[in-house]
Formats: sequence, C-alpha cells, structure tokens
Amino acid sequence: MQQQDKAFSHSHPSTDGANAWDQVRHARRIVVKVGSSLVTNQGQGLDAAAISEWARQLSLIVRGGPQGGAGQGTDNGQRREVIMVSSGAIAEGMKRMGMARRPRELHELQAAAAVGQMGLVQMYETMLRHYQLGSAQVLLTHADMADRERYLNARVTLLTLLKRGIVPVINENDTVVNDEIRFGDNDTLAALVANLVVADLLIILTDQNGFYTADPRKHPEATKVHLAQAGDVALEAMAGGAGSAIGTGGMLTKVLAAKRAARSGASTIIAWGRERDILPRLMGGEHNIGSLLYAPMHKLQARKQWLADHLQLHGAVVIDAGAVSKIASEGKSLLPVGMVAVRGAFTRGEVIAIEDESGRQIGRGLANYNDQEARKLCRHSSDDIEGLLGYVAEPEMVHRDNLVLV
Ligand SMILES: Nc1ncnc2c1ncn2[C@@H]1O[C@H](COP(=O)(O)OP(=O)(O)O)[C@@H](O)[C@H]1O
Ligand SMILES: N[C@@H](CCC(=O)OP(=O)(O)O)C(=O)O
Repeated sequence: MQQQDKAFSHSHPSTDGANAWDQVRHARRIVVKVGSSLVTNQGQGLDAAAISEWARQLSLIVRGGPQGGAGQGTDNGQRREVIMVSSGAIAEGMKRMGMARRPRELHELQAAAAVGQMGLVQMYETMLRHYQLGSAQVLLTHADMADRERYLNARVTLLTLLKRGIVPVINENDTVVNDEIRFGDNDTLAALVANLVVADLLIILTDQNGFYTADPRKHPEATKVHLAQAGDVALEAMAGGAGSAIGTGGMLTKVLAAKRAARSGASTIIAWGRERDILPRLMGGEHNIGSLLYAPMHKLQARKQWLADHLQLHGAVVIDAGAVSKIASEGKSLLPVGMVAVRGAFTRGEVIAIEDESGRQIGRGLANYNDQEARKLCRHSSDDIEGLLGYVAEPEMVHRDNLVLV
C-alpha cells in the first residue's frame, strides 16, 4: 500500500498534513510515552542504558535544542516542557519477585507493578538527575481523568511541575485498577495526559520504526505509514495486537490514543525508541523517522469542541466590563477580581457560564472553585484567596485553557 516517506494520502488531502511536520518542530509541550516492550530487557527488568539514553535526549529537547538533528534549529532554542509516561513496572517487578513468566492473576500483576514501580522511578530519577533534570512520580488512572475535580487537580499539579522545569514521570496506578493492566493501556493514559495538559505533541516510542500498513512481524511486506490523519478509521484496520510477549496494547491502542490526543489538538508520532537521537531529531524537524498522525484541528478549535461536548451548565458568574475585555479581547483567564456575582450551585471542575452585567453570555469554562467559594471571592484580588478560603487552588476562577468564548 503506502510506501515509506510518502504521504498516506487516500483519505486526507495533503494540504491538511502539509505543515504537520513543521508543527512538530514548534511543539513546546510534549508527552513522551515509552512502552513495556521498549523499556525492558527481553521483558525481564529495566534497560538502564535505554533509560539513560532517553534522559540524555530529554535534557537536550527540554533545553530547546534539536542537537541531534540536521541543524535546522527550533524557534529560538526556547525551552520545552516534557512529560514522560513510562511503562515497565510489571516487568521490573517480575524480575525483583523472581517470576519467570508474566503471571495470569491480576492481583499478582498488581503486586508486581507495585514492587517494580519503585525501581522504575528510582531509575528515571537517577538518570534524569545525571542530566540535571528534576523528576516527579505521578500515578494516575483513567478514572482520575473522568472525574472533573481530580482532572483539575492533576492538571494543576502537572502544570506546576512543568513550570518549574521538572519532568513528571507518569504510570498507571496499578494497585487500584486492573482494566488497564488487562488491556495494556498506557497508550490511552498518555493520550489522556496530552488532553489534560493540552500538549502540542504526543510521541509514542515503541519497538517498531513506526506504524505499518499491517503488523510487520506477521506481514514482512507491510510498509511504513509516514503521514496520516489521526482518527482515520483506515488506520484501525491496519493495527494489530501486541507482537511481543511483554507488550500489551499493540498498535490499535496507539492509533486510538492518537485519535484521542487529537481531540485536544495534539498530533502523535509513533517511532522506534532505540533509533539514535530519536527525540532531538524529531524535534529538529527530521521527517523520515517514525509515523506522524497529525491532529486535524488546532488546539483552540479542539478546546472549543471539547468544552462543547461538556456543555451541561451548572451555574454562572457575572463579570464586569473590565473582565469582559480581558477575556474576550485579550484571551486572558478570568480572575476573581472581575467577578461581581455568582448564580446557581456548582462544584470545582463543573462547566459554568460567564456572563456580562447585562446577562449576555460571553463564554463558558471549568470552575476552579465551587459556587460558595466563588461568592466569597467576588471582587477580590487573587492574593486574597488564601485569606478568604484558607487555601488556594489556583489564582484564576477559570483558566484560559479551560475557557471558550461563545
Ligand atoms: N500496523 C502495525 N504497525 C506496527 N506494529 C504493529 C502493527 N500492528 C501490530 N503491531 C505490533 O505492535 C507491537 C507494539 O505494541 P506493544 O507490544 O504493545 O508495544 P508497547 O509496549 O511499546 O506499547 C509491535 O511490536 C508490532 O508487532
Ligand atoms: N502500568 C503497567 C502496564 C503498562 C502497559 O500497559 O504497557 P504498554 O501498553 O505495553 O506500554 C506497567 O508499568 O508495567
């Protein structure tokens, strides 16, 4: 079917994907996912050399360089923010617990993950520190993302870490869930994280050079799909299951992850994690490595769509003319100081309407505070939040990333 280095063309006009690689080069917030099949030594324990190598590459791209690339340069060597989503806990736990084969019982897998996670984060911490990068462990589940309040909590924590230049190292919280272990779904988790932080790019590193027209282990004639639109159903038919004993999701979870990441405007690259200098080369704009599944919608448009899907309004805040101009003309967040009244009952994380003083709806967004707290915050500076509520969730009532104008 498609040849390597040729655009995957039958269902997407090239104009859509024409500047997709250029957008990769300009990506500033990136989620990198490393799969079990890659992070382990033949499924037994972690591959320290590989993790050290990714740490080195992460340090290069975080500091803004495409040093391994063709010298094309990024925009002004600006820093990038990177989140690592890494599997490997079960494989490391199996080694530490002397299990020769992947256990069948879910509770055994969960126990192995709990043991192995210690080694996994320890290794990332050591390797990243060697390259002068701070790291943090974050364990999440799909359910955490579905719950609005936890969603906002996870989001603000991750953004705080990123702002401080720290690399969050995320895995599933395998102790409390088992669906993910069964379906091997760190790919979905990585996409959910990309949605959560509104990433520009998701890079899924795996044990194949990219996404092929069929599983290359079973179909040697398969060719690499160089460029395709995320969400194209044709991709799902080409994706097979995991080819190795240690990997779980195979390519289907990866193309579905790309589709999900695209919902918040992030494109996805699927590439071989052991390719020399893979991360700086991708960020340097090299086109011939990996498969790019580009997001058809830009971030802003995607965000509007996302909020449109969550339109059930739970209340409203009324804002003054100054705040209307800040959010409507300048694209700023809504701060408590601009709020004059609050209507209805809502909790943190629910969608509220934002109205001007004549009752006209200006926008909608996710509330950072519940209605009772919001009432206390009206007309106050963000510096007063702690005094008024006894804590500060966020300085804004609605962050601009979670706000759309109507
Ligand atoms: N269309 C495809 N293109 C490439 N690889 C495929 C495809 N379909 C299935 N695979 C298989 O998916 C495997 C990668 O998935 P998996 O083992 O779950 O990796 P990871 O642990 O990185 O998530 C590959 O080794 C390959 O055998
Ligand atoms: N959270 C578990 C399972 C991860 C997982 O689903 O693996 P994969 O889809 O192969 O990246 C672990 O760290 O081993």
